Amino acid sequence: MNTQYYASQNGQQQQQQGQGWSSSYSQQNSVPPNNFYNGGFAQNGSPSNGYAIQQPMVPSGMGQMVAAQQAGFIPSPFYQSQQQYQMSYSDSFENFDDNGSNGYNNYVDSGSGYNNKGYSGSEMNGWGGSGGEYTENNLFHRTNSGINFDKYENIPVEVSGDSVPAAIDNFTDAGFGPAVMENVNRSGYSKPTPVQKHSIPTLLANRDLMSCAQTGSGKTAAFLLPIIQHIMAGGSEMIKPPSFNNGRRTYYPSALVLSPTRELAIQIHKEAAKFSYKTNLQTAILYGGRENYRDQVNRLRSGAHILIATPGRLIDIIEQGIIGLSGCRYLVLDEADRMLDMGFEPQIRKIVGQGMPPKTARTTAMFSATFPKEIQLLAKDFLKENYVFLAVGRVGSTSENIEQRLLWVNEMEKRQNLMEILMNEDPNNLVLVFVETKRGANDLAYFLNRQHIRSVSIHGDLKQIERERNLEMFRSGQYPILVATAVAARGLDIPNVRHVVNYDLPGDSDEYVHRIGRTGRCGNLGIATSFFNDKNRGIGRDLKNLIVEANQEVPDWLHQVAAEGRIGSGSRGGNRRFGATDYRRGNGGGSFGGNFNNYGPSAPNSGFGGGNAFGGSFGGPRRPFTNGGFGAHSSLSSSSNGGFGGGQRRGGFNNGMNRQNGGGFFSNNGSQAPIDHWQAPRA
Ligand SMILES: Nc1ncnc2c1ncn2[C@@H]1O[C@H](COP(=O)(O)OP(=O)(O)OP(=O)(O)O)[C@@H](O)[C@H]1O
Repeated sequence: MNTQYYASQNGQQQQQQGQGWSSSYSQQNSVPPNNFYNGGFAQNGSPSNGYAIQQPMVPSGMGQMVAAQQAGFIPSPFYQSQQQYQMSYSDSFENFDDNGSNGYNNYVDSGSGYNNKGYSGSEMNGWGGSGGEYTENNLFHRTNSGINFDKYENIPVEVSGDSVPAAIDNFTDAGFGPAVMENVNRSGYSKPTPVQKHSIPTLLANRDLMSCAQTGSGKTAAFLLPIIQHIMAGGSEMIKPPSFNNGRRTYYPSALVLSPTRELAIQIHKEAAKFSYKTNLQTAILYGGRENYRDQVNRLRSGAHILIATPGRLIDIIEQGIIGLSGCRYLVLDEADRMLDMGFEPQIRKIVGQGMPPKTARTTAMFSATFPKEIQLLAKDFLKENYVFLAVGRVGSTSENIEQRLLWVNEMEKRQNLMEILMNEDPNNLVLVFVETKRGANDLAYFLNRQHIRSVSIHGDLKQIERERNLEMFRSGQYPILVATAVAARGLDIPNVRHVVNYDLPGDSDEYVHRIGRTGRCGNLGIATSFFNDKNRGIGRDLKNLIVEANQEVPDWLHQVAAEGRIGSGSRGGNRRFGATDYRRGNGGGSFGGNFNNYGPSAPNSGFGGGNAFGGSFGGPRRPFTNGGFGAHSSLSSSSNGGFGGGQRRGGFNNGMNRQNGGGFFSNNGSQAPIDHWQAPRA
């Protein structure tokens, strides 16, 4: 048994009672330092019990209840009454980004002790220009790629659009200036990943782009490098100088990158600083959280050629006249499907409508690993008509570097199963555990610490400083377990995460793809274990398809669950997965045949014609997603091999597949749902 996760104050072996575990834990005496936290919770537990670290993780108002429950080993509220369960609240759709509506509009710190003290994020010493605040060491300190990096070459690539710029094979072919090229080298990137090979020349040619590639395959550099190159090469032409209005200075970034979460914004900002290191280019960041408001605004004063922001805070700053978007030549939506779903779409429209050059006068790029068809359709509003669509692998597929394990685990057995997983985990690995609710995250982290497993949590109810510190303590390995809500599902790149546990599965298979994508990044291998039970039947079929597609073993019970015919993962219906390609290809799957570039000898070339099977029966311009989608899926899925091509299984999928559309969308009756029905309802 590995014991490094365990920590105790007294050095004695302990045996847990009342939970059915009898493991003995060796002691590491590494109780977390209390001074990471800002106190105020001492009444909730005895400081001498060694768990003081837990208390600040409990949101105010819940501390006493949770502490009492934990201290007495009362089961968590999660397992108690329905009423209590409902008191917990999902992190899925809120608190990703504090915005004006949360009361932070005009917040100026008044003694919280956080701001103006130089604290500015876990890894960073500030948000200022790219050169000033970072050192070469903390920007370029790790080698990223794993043993499967070269296998990216074998992933088939679909590119569509008019006169698509030719892909590059090497970074040296991109025409980067010496400073950018040097930063590529400093980063240890010896060759571009497929998404970079195509996206970089496309954006360098100022073409709009919708770019879809698996998690961890290098999308960030794919948009940052060409933007930095453009701004550097364009010089003052590219930069609108600040203006004075009513005594206030307004700054005009040349490029805007929008991120759905604060931590992802921080990460992208650091990447931007990395690639613009030792240049005059200034990067800036704006994201929610009251403690960092003034600091962020102050740092804008040194200029902001590239601004990375979360939408709510950006709107707030725009409304105050501190930022103007009329100089913005580049707009990037990272995690674009999330940015355009119902939670963020109004904010994105507002931002784009606030003086930003029209789409014909800017370059717009969208990146994600998943891109449901309904969101692709929405995305059109922001893209020039002749945008380039790029898909590396099937859109929405999981990385084959991730070993996906599914366990049937009833609610009451989840903790025990998690303990078993953690006990068998290599102590040098980081483990990311996803739960559904903020309270669930608190409870589980608290529980694990009581079991002497060093854990921290991250969710939308923590103060921003706690979020960042907890994330950093996880990243550094000091606390090797992070219990997270969906706030950590997308984009985060933490090198040593070797295991993701879906303690609570999400209701949406795209969310699953992003969550497990926190491991198995950049050619490294990872494991994703998901606890499945009756509550998750809705996602069963989608999960089965993802696992089959990744050539992995499907448990017998999952075959059964999938066959039961409960369709669709919570939000958008299961069938959307099979429309996951460029929706503009609406005239029969056959058109796919000639449009894939095969980067490797082992890529399944023959598969790409698979859509032909559907060409006849689904053709027609008014059903834009249907045919291409099936074609792409059947071709890329190594296991389906024609199984979708009109045989019995296909028939099963087609009939009544789409709940929202009354079965019309993919159904054989040919009816077409109105576009506004494709808006995904929130789970
Ligand atoms: N060409 C390259 N060579 C080596 N490492 C690379 C290269 N490109 C990117 N990386 C590294 O790969 C890791 C994953 O990259 P990145 O975070 O951009 O992935 P992503 O595709 O945006 O993932 P996600 O979908 O989860 O957001 C990072 O650590 C990055 O530094």
